[in-house]
Amino acid sequence: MAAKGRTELDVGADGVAVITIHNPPVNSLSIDVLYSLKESYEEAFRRSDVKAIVVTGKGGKFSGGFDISSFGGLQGGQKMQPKVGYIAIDILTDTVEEVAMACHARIATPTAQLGLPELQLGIIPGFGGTQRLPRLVGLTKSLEMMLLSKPIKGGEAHQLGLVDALVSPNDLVNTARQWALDIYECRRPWIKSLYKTDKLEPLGEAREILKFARAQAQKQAANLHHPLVCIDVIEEGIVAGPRAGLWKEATSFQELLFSDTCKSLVHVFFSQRATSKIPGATDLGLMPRKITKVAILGGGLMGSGIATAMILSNYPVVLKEVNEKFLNAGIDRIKANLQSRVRKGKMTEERYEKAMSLVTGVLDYERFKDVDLVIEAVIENVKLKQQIFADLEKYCPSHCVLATNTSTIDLNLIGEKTKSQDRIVGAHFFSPAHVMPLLEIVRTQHTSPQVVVDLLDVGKKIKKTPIVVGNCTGFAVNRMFFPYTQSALFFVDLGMDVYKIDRACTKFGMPMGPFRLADLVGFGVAVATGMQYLENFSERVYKSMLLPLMMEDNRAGEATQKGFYKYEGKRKATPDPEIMKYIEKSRSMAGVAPDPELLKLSEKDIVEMVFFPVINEACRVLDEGIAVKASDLDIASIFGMGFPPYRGGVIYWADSIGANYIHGKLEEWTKRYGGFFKPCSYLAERAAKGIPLSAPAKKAQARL
Ligand SMILES: C[C@H](O)CC(=O)SCCNC(=O)CCNC(=O)[C@H](O)C(C)(C)COP(=O)(O)OP(=O)(O)OC[C@H]1O[C@@H](n2cnc3c(N)ncnc32)[C@H](O)[C@@H]1OP(=O)(O)O
Repeated sequence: MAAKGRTELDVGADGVAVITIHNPPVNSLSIDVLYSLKESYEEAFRRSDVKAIVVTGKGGKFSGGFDISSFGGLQGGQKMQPKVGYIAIDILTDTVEEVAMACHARIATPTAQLGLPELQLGIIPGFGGTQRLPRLVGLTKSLEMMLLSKPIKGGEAHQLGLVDALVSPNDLVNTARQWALDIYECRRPWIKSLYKTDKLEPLGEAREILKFARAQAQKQAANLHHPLVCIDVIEEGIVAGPRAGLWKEATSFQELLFSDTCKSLVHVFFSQRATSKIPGATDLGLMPRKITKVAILGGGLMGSGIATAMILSNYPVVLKEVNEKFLNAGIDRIKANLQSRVRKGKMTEERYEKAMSLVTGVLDYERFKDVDLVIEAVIENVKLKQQIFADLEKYCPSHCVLATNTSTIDLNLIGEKTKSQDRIVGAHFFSPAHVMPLLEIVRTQHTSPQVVVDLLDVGKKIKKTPIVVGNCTGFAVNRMFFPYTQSALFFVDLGMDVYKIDRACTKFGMPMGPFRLADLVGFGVAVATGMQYLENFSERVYKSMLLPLMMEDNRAGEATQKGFYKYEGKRKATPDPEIMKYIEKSRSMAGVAPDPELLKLSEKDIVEMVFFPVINEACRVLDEGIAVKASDLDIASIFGMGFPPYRGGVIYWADSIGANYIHGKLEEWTKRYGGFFKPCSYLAERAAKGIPLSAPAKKAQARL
């Protein structure tokens, strides 16, 4: 088999051996690279003309860390594993004295990203990272960098002492050469980071910091074990010395590599990167066109959020509203979005002023004549949208991408009154648009591949994870999400407790349960969306009266201070026994009696009852070709619904349980409770044949 990456040794007349890592695209450290690194080092040691060594990466990048794509092979046993500690201790500590952190000095550019992001993959930093980082930057900062998988830029790394000098990219290797010679000739100190102690807090203080970190880690993700392992490993190094820490790191790393959490998170890593690979669009050799100016119609919650996202990435924005009052309100919302960043220290006043200067408010289409992208974000009214798109066709240049932020309406209907169907596309943001990471790009059978490529590029620039989906009511994300609340409402009518359902879902790892979420979104939106589903998928909509009944008493969610919870002060939700009277009324209107069996259910059962209908709908979305691939739905569920990433996304999780089991449960509930739970044919077929839900479908994907 061909080697995956290599290193190259080049010894200069100055006696400096430059070892360059070659492994595109990010010079990841594959096993081949690591062995080759060892060989290059040994050769450099053998040669009498070598005084010092510089390690660098080919093509402007140092390294993206260990080769994540080899995890699968190691986990599945297809790849031979080096013995525990061989790489971290034998190669990197005892031979190389490590890449990067254990070198005697590090030179970087101001924009270089440095970090230990391993926890995002369900493992801990290996190769001595848990031992060296605390010794280089102190315990508190190193814990922040590791536990949050948060990289820092060259500038900060320099201030912290992780990097010894900052230089421009062209001067990197030459400066490093000189630095290495200076160390060799004793003009600069010879520092072994593994044995540094000056940055480490005194033992008592260190223990307090670690105790606090453990409490935080458990609070943030009670289901995750590996952050606690990371803290234990760091503690071992501080208490028993770095060599003991290295051993504990190596053995713990080995165990975590085989955990379900690691497998799920590696799946998420690659799936997230795969969402922008779209057959029939990104494989045609098209280059994205330059989008210089963007127009947004509607300054409401969505429009102002989208405008904020755009100006944060330096796009000049024309914001159109129908009158001065609405326009001012829209601009004020953008200001408030940015000011909240200033308050949190994420933005300077100067940057705030610059961002706001990119927004121009208008009441007509005069300034639309040179825009390259329009995003319509007005209320969900088909007639109004049709008129707007007819106007856009008239006032915008002929190359302009015409996008709509509709969350439910069929795009063909919106573009019906135009001849520009090829440049009409959905750009569905999630509220708050400047915060939520997902962008659902909707293409119809008419949308040109160029327009998809253009929008993918904008998505990347505004730092969103895109998923490209086909056209239908609710598209992919909302369609999958809808049964989450639906089944919860159904079981409440049947006697289950609202708060018990929410608790089971948050314990499972959702940021909030279906009822807390309904409060956040507002019942008005939830009911309006429900109407769209009723029109299009009536056979699987449960017509609960609970939300409309509560709305009659102006109990419509957080905005009205009351919903399923009471809200006093800052977003604190408290259960409210008063909701029982609405539940009883809703039950009697539905004509159902509480099912005593439901009261005996465990939290696991509740989670299944809420999520199996979600999986069922995700299967329909796949079957209809609305999503390109199953892993896109995993990403959509994580970034759009807050599904716990360490469970790998909705389909990945479903496959870990097995289609057969899910199908069996849905069948059982269909018999007991009716058609809402009826498994779709995609699920039934795969359950019967034992085919994973994520396996690609054979039939042509009609919608894309
Ligand atoms: C023992 C050790 O401690 C264990 C480890 O080191 S585990 C690995 C720890 N490293 C990481 O988690 C870093 C992961 N990578 C990243 O964060 C980012 O890729 C980066 C900051 C290095 C570069 O970001 P960016 O330039 O935006 O490129 P990005 O799109 O993410 O990646 C480019 C390609 O490289 C691949 N890639 C990135 N890092 C990789 C890695 N460590 N191994 C294998 N492939 C990798 C991506 O899958 C992508 O492939 P594709 O083009 O086929 O989709």
